[in-house]
Amino acid sequence: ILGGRDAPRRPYMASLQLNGQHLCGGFLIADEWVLSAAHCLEDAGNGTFAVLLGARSLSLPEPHKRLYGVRQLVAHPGSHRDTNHDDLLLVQLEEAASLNPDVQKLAFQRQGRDVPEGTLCEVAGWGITRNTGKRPDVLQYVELGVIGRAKCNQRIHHDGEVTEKMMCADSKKKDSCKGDSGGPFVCNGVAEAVVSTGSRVCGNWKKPGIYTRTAPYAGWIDSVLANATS
Ligand SMILES: NCc1cccc(Nc2n[nH]c3ncnc(Nc4cccc(O)c4)c23)c1
Repeated sequence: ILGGRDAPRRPYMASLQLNGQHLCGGFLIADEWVLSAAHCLEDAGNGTFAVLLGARSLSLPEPHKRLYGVRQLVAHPGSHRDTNHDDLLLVQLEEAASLNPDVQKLAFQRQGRDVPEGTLCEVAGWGITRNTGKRPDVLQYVELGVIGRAKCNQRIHHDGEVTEKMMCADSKKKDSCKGDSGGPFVCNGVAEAVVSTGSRVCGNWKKPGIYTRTAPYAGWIDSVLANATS
């Protein structure tokens, strides 16, 4: 997160870790499921994934911090390494998370209407806080205004790349960045979208952040959760 600050408790936040290191954000949508971004699998090789819940600091001991093993990873079938389409990943935990004040589910938007332009939303994560690649220990958050799709698709911005299954937010100074992918884009207490890598650029007003909307994928999410065994 560029231009943010230490976050207050965000009990739905997950750190998707690879070989013990923070890789991507995510958020708890069911007792044993975290929603994240498919691009997070790109440089995984045959490393070991785990999900950290109940954390604000990645390093310090905290009352309800707990690392969960991963039972399965389900990338959306339409996701590809070289496009932003369908950039969603469902992560099944080895066991149901035990809920407490620091570990809670977050509802995601299921209705299709776009979030109105100008709405102030929030994104949190342990992604880099400077273009030099500085990584934070404490969860960061920032408030960002929604940019309408028509404006975001102008040539100077994302030139027609933003589909109706995506949305955009301001990126002038404050922005999501490397390591924030998969985290929730929260408007009025509901996850409206998931951080997508987009053009990888961070903090440049010409390249608004691109976020994968959850509503178009509610059916896919429900079907994966319904068909999985515990
Ligand atoms: N704001 C959009 C957004 C959301 C989520 C991730 C991303 N960026 C990235 N996702 N993956 C990446 N791998 C390498 N570099 C990356 N961005 C980067 C790194 C250093 C300086 C800088 O200005 C940008 C990214 C960008």
